[in-house]
Amino acid sequence: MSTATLPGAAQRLLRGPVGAAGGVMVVDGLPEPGVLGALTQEAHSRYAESDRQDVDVDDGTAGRGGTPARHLYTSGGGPVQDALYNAPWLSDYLSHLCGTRVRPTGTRGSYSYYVHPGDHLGLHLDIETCDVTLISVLRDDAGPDRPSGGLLVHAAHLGRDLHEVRRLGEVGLGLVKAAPGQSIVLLGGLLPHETLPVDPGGTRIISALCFVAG
Ligand SMILES: O=C(O)CCC(=O)C(=O)O
Ligand SMILES: [Fe+2]
Repeated sequence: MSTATLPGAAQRLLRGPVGAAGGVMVVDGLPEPGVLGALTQEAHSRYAESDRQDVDVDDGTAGRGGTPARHLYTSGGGPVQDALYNAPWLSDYLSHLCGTRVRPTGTRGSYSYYVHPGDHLGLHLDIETCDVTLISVLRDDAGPDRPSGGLLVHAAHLGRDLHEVRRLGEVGLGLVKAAPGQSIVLLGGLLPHETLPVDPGGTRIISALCFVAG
């Protein structure tokens, strides 16, 4: 599959600053300290109602969505995350970084909890409503120097499907680690990615927000 066949919004994303940087960028100071604290509190309080996701083997999907292998807990967001998600400045900021207009998909965001040793999220492309995914790290007990819970991006396969990634194997990988107070801006529908298994005691909690490109 050539990237020349991708739709216009995808082409614009690839040509924007995040696309030019390889499809992923770590930004500092987002969320700002007060919001980070409130989001972390909300994530902890939503954990009681989270769902366990246990999938040992993926369904072999080539494109976006599908059923990636995974072991983790997820929950819906809450009012603190909703306020961040719907803040016009956030869409403006991400639009600027991505080089094309993006907006919230309209649904709520979510929290993900990698808690047990080995919890991870396997290779995938994000669902159709997540052209741009904002992953804010709220907690990472493993710390910044360990691969535990890191985002592994298949940079050599930006704009390509997962069949190619599986066929060509582990080439052109990049490991992205962000700390609490930082966020990962990811072209989640274009850059194949996975979350590495967490170490024992390496609990990692993120806020995930999905944006569509116009
Ligand atoms: O854990 C992460 O950093 C990424 C999570 C992710 O890719 C997703 O939720 O789709
Ligand atoms: Fe993802």
